[in-house]
Amino acid sequence: MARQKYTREEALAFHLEPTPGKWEVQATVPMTTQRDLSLAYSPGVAVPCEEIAQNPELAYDYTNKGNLVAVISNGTAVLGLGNLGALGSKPVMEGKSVLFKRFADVNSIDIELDTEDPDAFCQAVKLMGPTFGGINLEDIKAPECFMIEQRLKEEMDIPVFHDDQHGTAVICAAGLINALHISGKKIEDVKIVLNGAGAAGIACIELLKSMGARHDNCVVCDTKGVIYQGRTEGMNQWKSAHAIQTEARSLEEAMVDADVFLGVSVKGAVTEEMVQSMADNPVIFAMANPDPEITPEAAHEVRMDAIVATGRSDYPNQVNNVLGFPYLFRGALDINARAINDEMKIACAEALAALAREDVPDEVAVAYGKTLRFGRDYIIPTPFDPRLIYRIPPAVAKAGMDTGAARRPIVDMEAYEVSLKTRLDPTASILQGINARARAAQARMIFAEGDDPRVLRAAVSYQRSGFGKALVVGREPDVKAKLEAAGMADAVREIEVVNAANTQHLETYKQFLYARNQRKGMDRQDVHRLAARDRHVFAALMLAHGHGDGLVTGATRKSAHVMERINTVFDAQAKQGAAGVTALLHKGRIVLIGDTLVHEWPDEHDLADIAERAAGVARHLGLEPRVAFVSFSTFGYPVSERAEKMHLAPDVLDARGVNFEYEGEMTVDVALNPRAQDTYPFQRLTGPANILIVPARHSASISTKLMQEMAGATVIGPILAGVDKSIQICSSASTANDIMNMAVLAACKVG
Ligand SMILES: NC(=O)C1=CN([C@@H]2O[C@H](COP(=O)(O)OP(=O)(O)OC[C@H]3O[C@@H](n4cnc5c(N)ncnc54)[C@H](OP(=O)(O)O)[C@@H]3O)[C@@H](O)[C@H]2O)C=CC1
Ligand SMILES: CC(=O)C(=O)O
Ligand SMILES: [Mg+2]
Repeated sequence: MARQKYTREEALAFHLEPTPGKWEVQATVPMTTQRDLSLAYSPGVAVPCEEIAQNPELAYDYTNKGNLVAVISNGTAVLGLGNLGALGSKPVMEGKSVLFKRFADVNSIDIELDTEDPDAFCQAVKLMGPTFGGINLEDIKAPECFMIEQRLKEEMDIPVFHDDQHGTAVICAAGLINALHISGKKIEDVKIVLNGAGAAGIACIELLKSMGARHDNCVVCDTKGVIYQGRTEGMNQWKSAHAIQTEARSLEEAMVDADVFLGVSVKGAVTEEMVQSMADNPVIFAMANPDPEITPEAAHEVRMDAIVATGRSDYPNQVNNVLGFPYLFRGALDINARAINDEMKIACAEALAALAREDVPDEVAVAYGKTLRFGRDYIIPTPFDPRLIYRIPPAVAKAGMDTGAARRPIVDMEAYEVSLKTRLDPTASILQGINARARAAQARMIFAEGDDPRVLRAAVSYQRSGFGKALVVGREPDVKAKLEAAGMADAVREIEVVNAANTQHLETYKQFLYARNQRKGMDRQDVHRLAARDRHVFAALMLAHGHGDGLVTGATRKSAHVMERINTVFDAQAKQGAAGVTALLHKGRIVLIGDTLVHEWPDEHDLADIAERAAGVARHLGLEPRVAFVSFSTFGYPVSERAEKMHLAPDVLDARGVNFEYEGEMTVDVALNPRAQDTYPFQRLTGPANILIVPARHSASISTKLMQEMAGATVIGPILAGVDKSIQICSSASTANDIMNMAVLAACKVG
């Protein structure tokens, strides 16, 4: 699997844009009128305050406590980077917060406490207890983390969970159950070597021992080497509990004949020689972040029979607590749990292990751009597996209910699973799928406007993100200067700069262009000028001749101008069946609108064409198309000449016998709102429409831009559909990121 490359600049830009950091707060109630204010704030707010003061359990009903988790750190063990201090840990904690939201719809706030004193730390966290439904402790070094967690668990009545200990242990256990299954070994028999006796290490070995690993078979090492009975240097009570009688003193000696290596220490702690000395079918979990104890390549270099996992997302087998904490807390919050106990953790590990052994659904394969099957390279579910949200929390919740941790047990488990499915934002998985497909396609992408810094940044990101080769149309000195100005001087050597002066195909391009346009008023002079000097035409000619697989342009000129130029090379006009489709993503919904680019005033036949194009785009995005022809009237009322063509378009599709749902004409609320649809029981859509075909270009533009400006919807497109080559036209307001998204769409030939 390709390593994802990114530069320090890109990592910083990701955190800087569009606003500093990674999350913000949004209101869930209307806050518009005087009445809203009176209810949300004084005086209305007094009512729930009084109710809660009388019965604290009601905080789960009248406040956000029940779905709010604090991610709290003092920054003393930030990933494997060491003590970076409270503030230095904030990006990781903000990251954990957004992972909570993204994967399990848990609201989360990061809190960085500026103290290394366990007493002060505990005092601060304890005082915050009423605010939260749970506390996720993060990146606090051992041994203080053990004392802190123990004390807070005793003193607080909500789950307190140190993720680096138990999150890691749970995932490690899940992965190990499956890795041993594959290597045909039993946990009772295996020799386990653990490197790193801190937060993660101690918790991992304790959980494995509770699952059957034998004390005498487990060798634990730290910076001083093996923890043996009688050792005094660098010890504490948590390490002592795992000291064994052994002659081995170094990690190197311990590794001889080991069946399992678990690394939660630092980058590069394991050598190829150590791996070489392990037993048959060795299991190597090199979990240090951001860089593992040994890379999978290096381990496989010496041992092809090794089953290797790391904590990173860019290798197979990601053993990382991201697979645990979102779902453990989801399950715990949904029973208003008092704690996350061992039974809940083991239930989580077993559910994860079982899930990895099941058939992987197509949607996961789409998201990863490849088929996954239980085996050496797939021992643990992938973080983007959409089944996690409805398979893991029920197992955790049930274990919590069985062991008395639940304040409010779930009565209907089936209904609970259904409700979990609706928690994930479907638009996220659609975007994820497009990215994975683009990565698999490895398309050579032509970026026509190499004189624009946004386009250059997009081209560099496209290539560095591993999507394929970026071909930039421009003049080399100019591209170089602009990349240097953007702080990306070294990218000049990576991307390919193409222009009329450095191609050997100019003559072929000109002949092609002349043949197409000689009867449309172009002479050889015009053709030369266009082919050699117009970047849109030159780029389109490259694409037409297979000198690139997709084309992105339009960021520097109006789309009408760009379309005109593209049409000198391709048949991308209304009469040839081309159409523009824009995707609107908002509040977990995706709706396509057409035609946003090509037809200005379509008739009913054109509208039917647009619907067919849009249905094709929807299927490319993984959506089952449901088309609504929208207007200001619904099924003939009010009667209007203006709505006539919208009324007739479904008849045209009837005659064509297309294989998707469509209906009309109707207003937008009837199209999108199932309750409004109920008023028309004869209508044929089986659910809310996900494609709106609008009467004309002006209504398309007005509706998409209104959604963008007023609602803050994410707009993708217009996607140019119905042209036999993959061309995407950006808008002139595009950011580098928008342009890169259009390149990704072009790469997976959406349209
Ligand atoms: N994949 C995942 O999900 C997770 C990975 N981790 C990773 O595990 C590592 C440790 O994290 P955490 O437990 O929170 O940190 P701690 O600071 O609590 O513990 C670190 C431990 O590693 C030991 N150690 C450090 N360097 C070496 C070395 N060269 N050889 C042997 N032992 C060494 C330390 O030894 P000593 O006691 O002698 O100082 C200590 O026992 C980090 O890299 C972190 O990113 C952590 C959590 C989750
Ligand atoms: C993954 C994680 O929590 C860590 O590396 O610290
Ligand atoms: Mg951590």
